[in-house]
Amino acid sequence: MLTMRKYHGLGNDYLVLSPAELAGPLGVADIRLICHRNYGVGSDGILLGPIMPGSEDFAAFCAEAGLNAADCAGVCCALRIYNPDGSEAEKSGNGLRIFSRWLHDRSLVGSAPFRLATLGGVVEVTIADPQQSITVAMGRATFWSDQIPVTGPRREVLNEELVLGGRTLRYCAASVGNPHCVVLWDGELSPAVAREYGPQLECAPCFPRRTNVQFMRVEDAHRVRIEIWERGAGYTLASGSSATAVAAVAMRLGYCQSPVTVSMPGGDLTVTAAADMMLRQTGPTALVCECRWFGRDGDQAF
Ligand SMILES: N[C@@H](CCC[C@H](N)C(=O)O)C(=O)O
Repeated sequence: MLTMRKYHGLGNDYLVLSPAELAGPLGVADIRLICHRNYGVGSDGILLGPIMPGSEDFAAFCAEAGLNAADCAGVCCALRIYNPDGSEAEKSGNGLRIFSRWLHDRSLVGSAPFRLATLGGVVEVTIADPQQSITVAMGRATFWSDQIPVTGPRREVLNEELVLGGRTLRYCAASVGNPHCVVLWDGELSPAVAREYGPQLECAPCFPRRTNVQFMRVEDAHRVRIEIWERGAGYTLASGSSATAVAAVAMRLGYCQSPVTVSMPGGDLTVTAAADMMLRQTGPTALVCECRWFGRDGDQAF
């Protein structure tokens, strides 16, 4: 039996699961079942942590993430981030706020800034108010094709075109630790837009590791609106790494200046860019419930 807590950030919900609770490895089938909204608990993903410094798992995690001892100096712990399809994500903005809130709820961190290791790099977190205001320094955005990755000659992927279903889409690609494709959308924004084009872009051959997809409308110099299709999760109400990537694109193209408020169906996130281009996202978290998982009950397929 596993005890886990469910939280959400602007309607983007995650289950936090401690490795200490697990009897064995968490397999793809387990993740899919736990996240399933009919056959499982239901969530946009699983956060597996804390993975504590000094443990074998932490050493293996750092090797996989390409983090050396200097990168990890002073790191509080690491976490793994799973999508509902069982794939593993390098980073998640809402996931990092939620995991930080979980650490805070257990008195493992306080109001002093602390660092967390992800497969997409080390981030710094500051909790001003666990419910209303958690800030994550997400890192710097890159638009370079080999770092996202996007196929083809090495270039910054800005204002490129892709034809889908007879419609020409203009997009930029970025990585903030995980990959994003930001479509510059001039028409009416709706969930239907994300549901129609999102799945095709997520798996387009030019994104060898698939991609998260956002459809962006610029409202003014400090506000954009987006609809989101997440890699491995599908349509979601909010996404912190998406908001960060979108703000980076809007600033890079000269449409916006810091701070940028990113409006999503689930609510707003504020993204700032410092002089050194460090991107920080600030937003809320909410505790939903604690539940006990009894594992597979019979041979249910879905
Ligand atoms: N919801 C997240 C993003 C989660 C990971 C993403 N689906 C991926 O595969 O990269 C967020 O808040 O950033």
